[in-house]
Amino acid sequence: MQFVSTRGQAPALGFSDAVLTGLATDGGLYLPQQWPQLSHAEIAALAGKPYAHVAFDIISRFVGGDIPDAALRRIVEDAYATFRHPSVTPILELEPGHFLLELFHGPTLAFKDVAMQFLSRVMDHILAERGVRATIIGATSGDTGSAAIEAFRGRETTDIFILHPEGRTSPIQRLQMTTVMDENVHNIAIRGTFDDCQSIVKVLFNNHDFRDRVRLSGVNSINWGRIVAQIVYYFTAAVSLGSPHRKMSFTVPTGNFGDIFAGYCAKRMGLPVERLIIATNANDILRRTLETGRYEMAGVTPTTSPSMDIEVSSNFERLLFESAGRDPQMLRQMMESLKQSGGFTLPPSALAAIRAGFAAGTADEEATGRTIARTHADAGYLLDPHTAVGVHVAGAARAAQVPMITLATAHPAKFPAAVAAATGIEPTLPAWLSDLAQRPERLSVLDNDQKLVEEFILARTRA
Ligand SMILES: Cc1ncc(COP(=O)(O)O)c(C=O)c1O
Ligand SMILES: N[C@@H](CCOP(=O)(O)O)C(=O)O
Repeated sequence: MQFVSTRGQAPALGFSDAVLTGLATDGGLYLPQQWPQLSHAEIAALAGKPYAHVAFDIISRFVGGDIPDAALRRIVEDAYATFRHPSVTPILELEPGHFLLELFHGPTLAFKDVAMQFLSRVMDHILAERGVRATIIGATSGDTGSAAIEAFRGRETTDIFILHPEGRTSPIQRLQMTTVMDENVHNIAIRGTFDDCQSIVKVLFNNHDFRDRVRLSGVNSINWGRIVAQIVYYFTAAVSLGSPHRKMSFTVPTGNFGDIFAGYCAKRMGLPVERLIIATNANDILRRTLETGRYEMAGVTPTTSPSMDIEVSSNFERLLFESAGRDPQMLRQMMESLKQSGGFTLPPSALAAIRAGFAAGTADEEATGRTIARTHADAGYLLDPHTAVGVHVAGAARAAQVPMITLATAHPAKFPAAVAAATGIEPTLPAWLSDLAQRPERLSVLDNDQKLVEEFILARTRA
């Protein structure tokens, strides 16, 4: 199995190299050259299997022999043993025909753990085999950072540098990152937005001298190793409700487009998916794009679902590549226009292809709060604000006969202020995090300047 860059000017790589490389050297994102296919019989056979078994089945189709089966099996078993629910990603019926896929039973209470617990072990395995170290960099609006730090803390093969926008995460998200004292963990608060953090990460990847010097690797969903692990729960959820004999729709609270793109991958691999619904908060660039055919930046507004306060939705590039006939030149033009003028127009055929498989909706702050309150009153269930965006949008998008699965992407206790404002109930953190606010913090605050981050990393990395 080889992976190709969306921009067509970087070498095709095998699984291990694609995972270590993160962002392609031409600035593009890696995608498999072909989509592995599962027959209906193979999908049906996944029903009732343990999560780690399904994870091995799906992920091994992309690994192409780069990692021996026994090692890959051990990696997925260890990764999913860190989850506190026996099903790893359980599903429950919120109202007739509308299901919640709970993705927050991992160590940091957000869906990012599902991929990050896998990715850290895979990277560790590859680096140890090669006898080298790597410098990991990541940008976070809150959840990726805490999940990555938890997954990589104390690992001998890596130093990890996480950039978050100063003051724009929830206090608990910040504490989950900044109270980790392992020597290989470095937190940087950037005076800017998440998009600024993500832009610094991409600029550093495009600085080839720096990248080679520190052996730079990434943990954002620009890394194929993240997406591949997120494909798995689309299969487990769908088969638990009767796939492949029934079609499902999924609603996904969306920011960087990684999670919903994993659903698209599952569909390309043969899972019968009716529709993928993009749920955005007030930062609704993706909904506007589907409506108008123009991706146009308008500025980021802080919301109660801060992890989705994103305008440069990285993985949309992967969908554009697929929908525009895998034409790297077209992708380069669109991405150049985004960089130069803050927008681009989708080719009509790509827009039509996207509209055929996706729909989009928005929950503003009022609708988000109302959904948290109503779901608590009607079902006795506390939604986190990101999941509430999904539940609101799913409500409007649901069609009779087709089950709707909304991805519950975070535990409500990560966002107690928003939940309390809507319901009067402050959700409590689980025991292993209950003293979080009493733990000492360590972080460095830097201006939004890529040079400062580069110097910071050079002074501290051991790669
Ligand atoms: C809780 C939560 N929900 C939804 C999202 C959006 O996911 P994605 O960036 O993959 O679109 C994020 C951040 O990524 C998140 O942390
Ligand atoms: N919402 C994310 C932003 C980064 O997304 P990623 O999936 O590309 O890592 C976060 O919580 O940090």
